[in-house]
Amino acid sequence: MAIMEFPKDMKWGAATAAFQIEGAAYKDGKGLSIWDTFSHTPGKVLNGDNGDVAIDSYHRYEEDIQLMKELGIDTYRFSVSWPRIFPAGSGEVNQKGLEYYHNFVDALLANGIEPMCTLYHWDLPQALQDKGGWDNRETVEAFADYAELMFKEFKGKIKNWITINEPWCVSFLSNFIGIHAPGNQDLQLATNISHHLMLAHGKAVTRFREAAIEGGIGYAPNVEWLEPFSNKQEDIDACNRGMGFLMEWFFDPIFKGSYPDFMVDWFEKKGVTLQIEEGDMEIISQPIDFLGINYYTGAIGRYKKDADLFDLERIDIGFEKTDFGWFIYPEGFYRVLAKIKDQYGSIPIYITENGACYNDGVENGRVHDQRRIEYLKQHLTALKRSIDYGVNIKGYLTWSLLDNFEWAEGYDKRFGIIHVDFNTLERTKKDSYYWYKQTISNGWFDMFY
Ligand SMILES: CCOCCOc1ccc(-c2cn(C[C@@H]3NC[C@@H](O)[C@H]3O)nn2)cc1
Repeated sequence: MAIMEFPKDMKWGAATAAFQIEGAAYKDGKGLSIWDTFSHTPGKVLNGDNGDVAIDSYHRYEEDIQLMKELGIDTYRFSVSWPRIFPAGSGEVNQKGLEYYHNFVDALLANGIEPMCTLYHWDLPQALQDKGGWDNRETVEAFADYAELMFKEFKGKIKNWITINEPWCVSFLSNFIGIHAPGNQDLQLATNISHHLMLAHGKAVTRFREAAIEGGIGYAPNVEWLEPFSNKQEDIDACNRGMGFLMEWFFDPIFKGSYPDFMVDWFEKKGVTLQIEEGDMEIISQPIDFLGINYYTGAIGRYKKDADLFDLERIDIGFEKTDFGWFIYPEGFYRVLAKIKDQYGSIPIYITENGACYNDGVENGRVHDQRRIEYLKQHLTALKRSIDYGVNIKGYLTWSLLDNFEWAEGYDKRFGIIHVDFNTLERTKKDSYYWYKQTISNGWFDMFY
């Protein structure tokens, strides 16, 4: 045997998000979110899919928690639907929403599973969007109020809190590229929103400290690795800009108290300016307890004028791809984690999302997703390399526990280690579930099995 072994104290887990799994979109007083609106807007989501039912975890969470318990995970990352708590985004609290999450969290704890709660995983209350959404600083205050209520309501039950999931997706993917809700295509707007998300994060951390909550708080940016095609400076610079879009732009404000000059300068060349108000950066840059990292893919990049916003072209040199069409690049996982350590020090890191889209179906009650097992082995090997490099890894949570609503791809893209029949909602453990269960139990895996 050639085993790949992990620290005995490393936490193992799995992740999901409210809008992607809950369903019950109009039940028990929940308000509309921008993803309810977006997914019901023709042409926005593949096959016209929406989150009305999703995989009905709102009603099936007890079954799902038994699957988690059998899996043997230490921690489960989920998100709270903000409009379930504040149907109008602020003001009146929906007690049935709080009751739902208390029952859910109590069931996790009763089964020995530590909850890791994401406060914002993209489902902004539509009522706030109607008043400008994240472009409006009132939304920032509303988020801080929502966060404070959740901290106090779940004091002693939830100890690990994540403020914002993938601020790059919330700002630029959703308001510049435009394929996610609310679907704007305006770089200045997206940049304003990116700053307001950082401010919202900082204000939530402030409320967390003021409430003296036991536990820790962080955020979960998504990152990718871009390897320069050559050692020509233009290729290196193009890759640094492409990576800076996800990393330095969303890391430097928090860890260094300022935006990266090379990105600010580039945005100014594109006619975009940052609207920072007095005191913003001090709020944003207060210390956090851990960093969540979401990693899926990377690419080889080179300079090409006007190929994209950063004069960056991603090229296909034959890397295998997942069923999402993303390159499989485990070396990039190690490289990006090493870069984070080199640039930002030894902040505790949880891998809050890593996984692959493979659409294998059920055959005789089984799902043979060997490609997902290989993806996980390769990326866990890269993770172990990063640990040996000194990266302060505290946990690994795979995306995702269950097949679910994959945003603009609807139900066409499966990331789960548990298969869900989207018609019958039947859950089927995939081969990767059994492999992950054994890996968690051992704390290692056999590289050649
Ligand atoms: C046409 C141009 O396209 C530009 C890139 O377009 C995308 C699309 C999608 C993603 C994307 C999807 N995911 C997985 C989710 N992470 C959070 C969780 O909710 C998962 O469902 N991460 N990143 C990135 C970039």
